[in-house]
Amino acid sequence: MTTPHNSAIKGNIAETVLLPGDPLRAKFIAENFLQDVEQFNAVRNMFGYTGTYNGKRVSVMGTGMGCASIGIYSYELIHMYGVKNLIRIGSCGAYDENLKLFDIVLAIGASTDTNFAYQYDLPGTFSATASWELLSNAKKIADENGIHTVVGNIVTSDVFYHDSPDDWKRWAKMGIVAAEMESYALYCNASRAGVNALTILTVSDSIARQSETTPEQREKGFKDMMKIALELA
Ligand SMILES: O=P(O)(O)O[C@H]1O[C@H](CO)[C@@H](O)[C@H]1O
Ligand SMILES: O=c1cc[nH]c(=O)[nH]1
Repeated sequence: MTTPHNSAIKGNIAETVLLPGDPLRAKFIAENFLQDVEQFNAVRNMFGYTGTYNGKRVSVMGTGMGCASIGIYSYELIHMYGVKNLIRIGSCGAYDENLKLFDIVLAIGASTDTNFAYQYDLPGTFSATASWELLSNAKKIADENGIHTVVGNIVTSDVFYHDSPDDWKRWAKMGIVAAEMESYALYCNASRAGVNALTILTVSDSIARQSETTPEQREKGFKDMMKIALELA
């Protein structure tokens, strides 16, 4: 069965999927790190590929930007394609001034300004958290490969260009280390379905330090993050 957004049929997609926001980052990973690659999706140019990494079957697919977009793709991967491990590999803006460009964050939790969890009609606020199994294994892989990582709480925002430029400082006061735009929805979908999710982020810019990487570096330059995710898969 295909979906309105994915032309794969069941079986085309591995149980573990790497999920960059940028579909061209997915293409780059497939072309440079996977063997025996088959493309399973190009609907809306949201490229998806399955191949092998060190003999393990793994898929990689773009999610687009924002909770609405990853909400659709991750829901379909879980419920229509049987995916069990969803590993987001994204870029983020650092709120913690100790984080430098290209540092890697393992998101133990995601706070949010989004309304994604309204659909569950909960009698309170949902704390979106990573799979402990994926998180602890990712940390171990990073340490064994000498890759510095920071485990921290992030914020998933609907907004990239904030009207109030200092809002980030209020999140930083709560210990939020970085911002991005998808993990809250990913963690919600995974928790609701009882599958595993983890977000790994590379610092693409620092709001605290006023520095940033180029678009090309964001597409192709985050190789340590890719290595952790591929080893984890
Ligand atoms: O690099 P990706 O994975 O797209 O992640 C970050 O980059 C985009 C904004 O530039 C948002 O999607 C944000 O979450
Ligand atoms: O500042 C940033 C950088 C990457 N992604 C975001 O959502 N925000």
